[in-house]
Amino acid sequence: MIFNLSKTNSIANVFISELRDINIQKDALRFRTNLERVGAFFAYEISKELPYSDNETQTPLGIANTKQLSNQPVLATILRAGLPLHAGMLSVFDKAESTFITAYRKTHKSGDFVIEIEYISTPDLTGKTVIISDPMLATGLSMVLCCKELLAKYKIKELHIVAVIASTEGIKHVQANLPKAKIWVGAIDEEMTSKSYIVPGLGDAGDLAYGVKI
Ligand SMILES: O=P(O)(O)OC[C@H]1O[C@H](OP(=O)(O)OP(=O)(O)O)[C@H](O)[C@@H]1O
Ligand SMILES: O=c1cc[nH]c(=O)[nH]1
Ligand SMILES: [Mg+2]
Repeated sequence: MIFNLSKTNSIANVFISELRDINIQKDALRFRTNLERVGAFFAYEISKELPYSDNETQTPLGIANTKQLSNQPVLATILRAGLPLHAGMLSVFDKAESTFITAYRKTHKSGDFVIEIEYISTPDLTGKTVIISDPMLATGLSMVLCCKELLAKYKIKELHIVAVIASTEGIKHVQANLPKAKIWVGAIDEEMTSKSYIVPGLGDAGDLAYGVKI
């Protein structure tokens, strides 16, 4: 299953256009805030797929029939660029626990790169709905490696993958390796550069949010 925000007209697409805009990107605070806002929209869309139980809530004037999430999801993200997206999702799923993973592209002199995972900090994910977010799904190598690490350690009940901008290749890589995962994207771009940057994409999300990495 792929859900694509850009298929429906909404303000979310305006925030994504700002994330892509080379002039608006100069404002790193706005870049991070737009990632947070898009994260909140993804959380809202995903919330429609989760199970709820009936509840009764005491108001000052009586008892209202209300709904509660049956289970809290766990929100996972990939550092660095995932942090603002995760913060936005956490503002909606505000009782969720979090998983943090460091994954980065280690580039060789030849220009080839491998994905390195150095650190995973997580609660127990057994039986949990896990929502993992990262702004960019380029080759899909980082996302698939991170998910496989988590799936190897825990029997996860349901996996949702969130990316603001995905490449067609990245989506195919995820579908081939994680066929049961539900994929949520803001937009899908067809091309990538020879260094596996999405075109038109938005550039380097981590650098735009937090400064150019040396
Ligand atoms: O789909 P892939 O080809 O694996 O590329 C996507 C990854 O690249 C970016 O992170 P990056 O490695 O630039 O690290 P950063 O977040 O520290 O900038 C992005 O946030 C993803 O994690
Ligand atoms: O286009 C891309 C690819 C990887 N990482 C990014 O930040 N952007
Ligand atoms: Mg990254």
